[in-house]
Amino acid sequence: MKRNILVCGGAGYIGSHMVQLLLEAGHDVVVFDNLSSGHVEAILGVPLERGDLLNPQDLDAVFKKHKVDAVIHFAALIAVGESVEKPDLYYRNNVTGTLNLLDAMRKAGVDRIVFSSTAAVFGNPQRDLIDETHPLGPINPYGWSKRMVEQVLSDMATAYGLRSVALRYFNAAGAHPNGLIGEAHSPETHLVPLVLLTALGIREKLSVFGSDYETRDGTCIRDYIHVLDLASAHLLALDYMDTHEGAHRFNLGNGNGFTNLEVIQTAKRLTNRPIPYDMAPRRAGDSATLVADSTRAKTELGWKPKFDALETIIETAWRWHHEPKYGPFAGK
Ligand SMILES: NC(=O)c1ccc[n+]([C@@H]2O[C@H](COP(=O)([O-])OP(=O)(O)OC[C@H]3O[C@@H](n4cnc5c(N)ncnc54)[C@H](O)[C@@H]3O)[C@@H](O)[C@H]2O)c1
Ligand SMILES: O=c1ccn([C@@H]2O[C@H](COP(=O)(O)OP(=O)(O)O[C@H]3O[C@H](CO)[C@H](O)[C@H](O)[C@H]3O)[C@@H](O)[C@H]2O)c(=O)[nH]1
Repeated sequence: MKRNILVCGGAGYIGSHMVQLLLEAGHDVVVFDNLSSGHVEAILGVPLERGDLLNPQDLDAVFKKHKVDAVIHFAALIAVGESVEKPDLYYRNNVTGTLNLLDAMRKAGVDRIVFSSTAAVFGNPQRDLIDETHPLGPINPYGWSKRMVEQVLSDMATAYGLRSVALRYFNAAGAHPNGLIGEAHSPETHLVPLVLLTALGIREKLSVFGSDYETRDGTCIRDYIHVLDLASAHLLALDYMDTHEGAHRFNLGNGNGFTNLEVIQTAKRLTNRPIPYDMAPRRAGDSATLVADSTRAKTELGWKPKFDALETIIETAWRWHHEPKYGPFAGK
């Protein structure tokens, strides 16, 4: 079924891949973004409404101008470390901003939203694989901001009949295989792009944060998930809300954890370049291990990741970083 989708944060890394997939699936798309970290070049030819979640009038104007069947909401501040230093900034943008969006949706009679949540809602895990029954316990303001929005969505389902799907991504990485869009954060804080920027010599050296975690080599373990596999889960979530009332939550990862050193070794092999690194102190707010059990997304949504090997994820990211079309390193 063809839908009219408003993508908040659609000019960002994951949002721009979502926009591409929505267009390929035949949907009509409008992007709402303040371009604080997004790139207009990532959504060329797509209608962009430039505005801020913190300005309710910007949101009202979008819903007045466009017919919207459902919202996919990526817009947020995303750096765990920064959220520890500036919690107010994170709560305002991620929680107040989302409340403004939900108010505008309600005024406009739009009752469906897919929300970008995160593995950070779990904090320090109590089991090797994290499914949806795992207790919630964020350990940084970023994770708390997402946890709070998940609660708001549940309460608004009860109060107003809002339908929602919160997708908890583990570590998003990789890029569209066409090489035209990819991750272009500035500053970059994520491991995979930093490793590749080091392979390119754009960064002199990588610092590995923490070598004394209780893991097989002392460095943190993460579950990397390809950005297009994340996007495909959102398409399925739109269908799911047709037949399911209420607020739903799904964990999205590949179920395989890799240590930070294993990521560096894999990238070294694939790029055939040296990747110098040193061991540095732990970064505030990091969990030792975060690996998903995504059985529920597979059985209930029918989700089937296509780019699940770490090699494929890093290869597609490498294609992009080697020749980025926009962002801080384009043309360098
Ligand atoms: N990247 C990951 O590994 C990861 C993991 C888990 C969850 N997430 C979540 O996925 C979502 C997208 O992440 P991303 O990596 O694409 O981030 P991103 O920074 O590339 O994209 C976020 C987009 O939202 C926009 N934005 C931010 N605040 C806004 C505001 N107040 N008003 C309007 N637009 C605003 C930015 O300009 C940007 O285009 C975020 O909600 C993030 O928390 C990301
Ligand atoms: O220069 C660096 C950067 C990162 N790391 C390490 O690499 C691992 C992964 O870090 P990322 O910053 O790439 O990703 P996070 O796991 O911190 O966070 C990501 O996943 C989270 C969910 O767990 C959030 O959703 C968040 O938005 C998203 O950035 C961590 O152990 C981190 O300490 C380094 O060693 N050196």
